[in-house]
Amino acid sequence: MVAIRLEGLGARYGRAQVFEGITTDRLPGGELTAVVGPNAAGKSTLFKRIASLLSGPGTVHVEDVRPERRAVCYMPQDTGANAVLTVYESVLLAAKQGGGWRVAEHELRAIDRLLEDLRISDLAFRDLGALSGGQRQLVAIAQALVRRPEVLLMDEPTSALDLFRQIEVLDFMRRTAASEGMAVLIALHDLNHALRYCTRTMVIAEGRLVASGPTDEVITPAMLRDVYKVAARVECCSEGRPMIVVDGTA
Ligand SMILES: Nc1ncnc2c1ncn2[C@@H]1O[C@H](COP(=O)(O)OP(=O)(O)OP(=O)(O)O)[C@@H](O)[C@H]1O
Repeated sequence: MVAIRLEGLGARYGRAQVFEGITTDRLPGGELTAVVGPNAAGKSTLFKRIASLLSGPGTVHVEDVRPERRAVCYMPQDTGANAVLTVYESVLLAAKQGGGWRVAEHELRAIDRLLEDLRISDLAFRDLGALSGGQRQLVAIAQALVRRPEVLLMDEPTSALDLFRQIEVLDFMRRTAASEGMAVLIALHDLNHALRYCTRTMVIAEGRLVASGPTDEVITPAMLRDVYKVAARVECCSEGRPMIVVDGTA
């Protein structure tokens, strides 16, 4: 199964350094890893650096990529829709990106299934430009998944979704990561989502990786105080799941 490992990764825009020296253990396929940190910490920049959209020091190791699979796919935070395409056309284009233009029956069936799984089949023949922000975000998830990457980098994929859809999508991503053996890194602001869905969590702050490991060991009152400047507790809900209770600013 695929695994991704970062070694001494750094990034800068011009003379402004965003982060340096980011090194991780192996992040294995089949699991979700949360990438968290305050605004402007560098989460999107880290994803761009991993996807080689930015150059910089350090190495991204992606091991055991299956020959027929794409190694890394980046789903950006901003899912603008300038192209005059229907939802179905846009997902089909994403599937064929970088490959031949012949379309096999099984590829069309895979797109149908994906739209059904994300419950957006009813949008298939709507123009992208006529969708709501949340609908566009669901289409962007379909465009990313149809490429069947080994490593998927999702930049705040649920930021425009209502509560029901957030839970539905993160549940779906967890199941898909497990069934496809895909390593999924998700930038999140909702740390309760990280606690609930992500096996591991990486915390970026002040230009470096300040914590990385099993989510329940990383998301602690001390981290919330030091990184997010909030006084908070991690308590178990009535169903035994950990959740964050924020008391105020630290
Ligand atoms: N294209 C760019 N040119 C110059 N600086 C940039 C560019 N993109 C981002 N930055 C800067 O790099 C830093 C990190 O930005 P980044 O978008 O990676 O943070 P983030 O953790 O994803 O933030 P947020 O949680 O607010 O989305 C910020 O200071 C930002 O202003």
